[in-house]
Amino acid sequence: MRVLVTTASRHGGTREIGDAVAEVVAAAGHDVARVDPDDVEHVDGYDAVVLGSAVYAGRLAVALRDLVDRQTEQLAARPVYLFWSGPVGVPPLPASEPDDVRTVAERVGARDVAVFSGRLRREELGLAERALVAMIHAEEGDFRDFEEVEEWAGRVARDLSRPAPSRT
Ligand SMILES: Cc1cc2nc3c(=O)[nH]c(=O)nc-3n(C[C@H](O)[C@H](O)[C@H](O)COP(=O)(O)O)c2cc1C
Repeated sequence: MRVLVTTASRHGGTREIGDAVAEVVAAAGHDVARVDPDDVEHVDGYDAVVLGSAVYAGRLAVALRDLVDRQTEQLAARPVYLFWSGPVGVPPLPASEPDDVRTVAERVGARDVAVFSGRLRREELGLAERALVAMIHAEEGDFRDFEEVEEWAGRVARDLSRPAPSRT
């Protein structure tokens, strides 16, 4: 299957999660394309799509939401898997889900939704971002668990390899 893996990421942490997902799906024999959400004009050329996004201030990244707005029907017409990455620290906080993740998942009919812990490097943040991060008491560090990511990606790849149900 031709699979698009597209990830919205300001500081690269979520992009690297997307790279890990893409690697696993490609190793399972699928033809994987990595394209930034802003550069995805349409998804017609793909059999399935993995959408990934970092979370900022309780919402999925704008680039991901814009892509879903532009391509809602086309996304809903093919298998879509959604992951988001944001919570930092041990235990990962905030524990609450982004406000819009359920809506986005429903709009595209996501087959599965996963959350992965994120990475926060204060030196990469602008002033406004630093203030926001201080407000939510987010802990600095890399809390991404690539084993967990690869397990999920393996499940996605297997799901895509399953024969389509016959229409009788
Ligand atoms: C300004 C700012 C706001 C954030 N707000 C949230 C939030 O509301 N919920 C959350 O789970 N993570 C939040 N995070 C944590 C990020 O989602 C996390 O650091 C993520 O790994 C960043 O991904 P990126 O490197 O792809 O930008 C925030 C980070 C920043 C910089």
